[in-house]
Amino acid sequence: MSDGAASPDLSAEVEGPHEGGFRARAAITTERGGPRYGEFSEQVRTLMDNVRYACPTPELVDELIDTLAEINDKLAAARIDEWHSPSGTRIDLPARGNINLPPFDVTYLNDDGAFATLTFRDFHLGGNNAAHGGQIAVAFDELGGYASAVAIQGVSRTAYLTVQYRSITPLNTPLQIRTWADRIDGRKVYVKGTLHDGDRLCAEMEALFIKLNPGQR
Ligand SMILES: CCCCCCCC/C=C\CCCCCCCC(=O)SCCNC(=O)CCNC(=O)[C@H](O)C(C)(C)COP(=O)(O)OP(=O)(O)OC[C@H]1O[C@@H](n2cnc3c(N)ncnc32)[C@H](O)[C@@H]1OP(=O)(O)O
Repeated sequence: MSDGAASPDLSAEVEGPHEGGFRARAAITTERGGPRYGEFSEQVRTLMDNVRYACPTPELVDELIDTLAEINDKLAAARIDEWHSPSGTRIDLPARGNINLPPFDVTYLNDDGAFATLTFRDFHLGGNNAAHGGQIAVAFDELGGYASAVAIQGVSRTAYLTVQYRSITPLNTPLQIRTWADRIDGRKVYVKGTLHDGDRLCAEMEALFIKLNPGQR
């Protein structure tokens, strides 16, 4: 490991019983990456927002390439495996610290399913100031996975996921996303979801998640 990488948390709890290539229990952390990791993630999101909307001069592009190459060298030296990175495990941060997801904050996660406040950013632009449909599916897959996880108390993978786009989903607006397990049939978890902008329904989701067998990748 390079100087730039923090020591991984290799506690038994985090390492957990893991079966095959997929861990039966996701690591839950609040300290990896340190107290400013959330601020760092937000800078990355802002970078992507600005890249989406900027029209830099060729000179500025030259300058930015050098700056970004320097940043990438530092981050590459701090890379670690997916199980021990802060991204995806920092449950105290929006979207578990995963900048690949639209940032969301979970309000509840229980037998009723999951409810979160979620905001699509400039970099989630589809067109005409509205969110990209694929990004809406990403949000439903993530929160649908939460509803499935609590329903079966285990890990599942998405077999299918369909989205009905009912009205325009705005960017930079706190939205309400809800998912719940509608029915369980053996390993099959049928999950439904809704995305609202206040009273207005933006999209609906129906998905099938399959509980993984022990050792299944
Ligand atoms: C306060 C905050 C706290 C935070 C805490 C967080 C905790 C939350 C924890 C974690 C959250 C994680 C959230 C992330 C979620 C993201 C999930 C993804 O994106 S997964 C990637 C995309 N999906 C794939 O890559 C799958 C690829 N496909 C497969 O691997 C297989 O096809 C799989 C596993 C889906 C099924 O394969 P088989 O071999 O295990 O099972 P077979 O026998 O084929 O199917 C089982 C039953 O399901 C039906 N089935 C399977 N696929 C179907 C389909 N597409 N349509 C309809 N039925 C299907 C079959 O007909 C069968 O039914 P019959 O038992 O016979 O009745």
